Amino acid sequence: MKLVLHHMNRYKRYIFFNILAVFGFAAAELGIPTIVSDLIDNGISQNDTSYVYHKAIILLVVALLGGLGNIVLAYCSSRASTKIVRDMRNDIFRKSQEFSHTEYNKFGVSSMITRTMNDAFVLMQFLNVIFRTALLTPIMMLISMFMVLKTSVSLSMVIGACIPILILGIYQIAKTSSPISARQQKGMDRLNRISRENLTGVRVIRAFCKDHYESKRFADANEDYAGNAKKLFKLMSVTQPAFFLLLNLGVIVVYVISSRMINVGTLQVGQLVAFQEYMFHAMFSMMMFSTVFMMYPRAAISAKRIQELLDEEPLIQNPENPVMDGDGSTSLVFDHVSFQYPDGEAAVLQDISFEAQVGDTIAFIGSTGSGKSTLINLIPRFYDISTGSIKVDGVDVRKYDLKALREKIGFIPQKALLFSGSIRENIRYGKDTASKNELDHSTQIAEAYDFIQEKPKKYDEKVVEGGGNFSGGQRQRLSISRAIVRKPEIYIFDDSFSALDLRTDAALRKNLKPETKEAITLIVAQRVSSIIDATKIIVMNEGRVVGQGTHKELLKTCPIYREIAESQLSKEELGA
Ligand SMILES: Nc1ncnc2c1ncn2[C@@H]1O[C@H](COP(=O)(O)OP(=O)(O)OP(=O)(O)O)[C@@H](O)[C@H]1O
Repeated sequence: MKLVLHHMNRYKRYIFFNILAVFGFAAAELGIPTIVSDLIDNGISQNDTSYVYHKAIILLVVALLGGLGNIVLAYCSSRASTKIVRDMRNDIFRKSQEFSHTEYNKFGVSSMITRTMNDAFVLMQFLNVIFRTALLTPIMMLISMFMVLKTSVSLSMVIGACIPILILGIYQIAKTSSPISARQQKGMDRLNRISRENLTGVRVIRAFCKDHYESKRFADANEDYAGNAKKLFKLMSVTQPAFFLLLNLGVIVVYVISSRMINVGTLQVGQLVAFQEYMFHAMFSMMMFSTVFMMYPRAAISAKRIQELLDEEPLIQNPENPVMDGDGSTSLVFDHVSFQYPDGEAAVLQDISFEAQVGDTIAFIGSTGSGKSTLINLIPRFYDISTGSIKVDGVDVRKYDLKALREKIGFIPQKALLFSGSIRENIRYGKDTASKNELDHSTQIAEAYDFIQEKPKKYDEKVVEGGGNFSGGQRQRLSISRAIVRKPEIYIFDDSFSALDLRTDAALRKNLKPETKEAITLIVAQRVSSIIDATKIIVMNEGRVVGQGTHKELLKTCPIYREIAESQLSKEELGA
């Protein structure tokens, strides 16, 4: 409710016309039976042709006004519901951009997609029905009941008997459908997750011949979803015929009673026609209202899921008085940093301290899971540290304006990610205004220039979703170009050379040297040959620094480093 009201505020105009249309439509629909009754009893029965014509014209005008009201009502309802849900989707998207990795892990990407698309769609359908019926049906119901009573109190008893049955039915349906709807929406999350994993992991699935396993996994989830949908459909399919049966039974009873009343002269034919019309309106409005009740549980669950996303406070927030720049230096200091993932059980990093100044290349090496990626993720504040401090240019990263901090950093993640679009758009992701010269320069340094020039459309060559039309090494080089073009103060390469052949790796590192003279370069690497020239190599093991120094120093002082180096380098290289 809060969610809808908040978003409805912006569309008061549609709501206003919606209300006007409701009153216009209701007045017309409820006026028609009285005019018809009058036309029959005082026109047709009295053989008064001019009276019949006169009432027929009034009937036509009222029917046209009713039709117009209905059109305006449909127009305003659909405009308001689609616009409100469009805004909600935009808000969810904006909110999800503020989320830190923690919130992404908490909700799961698939569930976030289901909430943005599926739940929003459910809500849109519900709002459309609400705008059309929420005001109209009670008005129609109350006035119809009043007119029914006015026409004949004894005939009204028939409707009076039907109402408790209807209310009980509506309540029971809402109660039964609510938990099924909740299970269905969760089922949609699961279906989305499995689809997503299948589409992104199609090569692994084929390579491991797991097609059948995955098909079964999907079929089970699909069956579960379909099972819940079937239950809901069954409920709906029984409901409508039951309501119509009740309505028709009422009509039969009315006919039986009214025939006697007409015989004894206590009821006229025109009054009976009007009574029937009003009774139909009353019962039909009640049925429409019951549709709202049946849709409500599912819409409420969808709204709750959307609200959960919108209410989530990102763990990483901009400080109240953010610092926009550092002390003018280019430096990075880790001071006794420890870190535990919000959902983790133990500290992943413990007591990490090191410093880097302008021109330095700091390399991180160590066994898998030793915390290298975690460590570098703390610099752009993807996560906040548990204890200690990280300073960039003399200022604690938690004091910076997030955008200002992240603009200082050129981050090249472990998995090179490209966006659908063109090569140019992908590189300009690093700097919107990058000129042709800047594009050429960054791609030359990243050893991407040659393969781009070989493409028929060069920088305008299309990049498909996930960069699937480029090789792993090409994707890495494009994502390196993207970071270089923004000329950051701190380069972070998270194992970003792993897909490059040794020649390209060496050439790229050589190109980077002059480019990063005025910056700090952090490299997470598995290959010792990639970091042999680093100013400082930090050796990590189980979340701790177990050695710091140059390649030569570490060979002498750090057994773990020596072991890694010996497993990768020849005796000559080790001796060099
Ligand atoms: N989001 C997360 N939540 C909880 N624990 C995590 C999360 N990400 C990583 N970890 C854990 O943190 C530890 C360090 O992981 P990290 O990815 O930093 O290691 P790494 O040294 O970069 O490994 P690799 O060389 O394999 O990339 C691992 O034990 C891992 O299981």
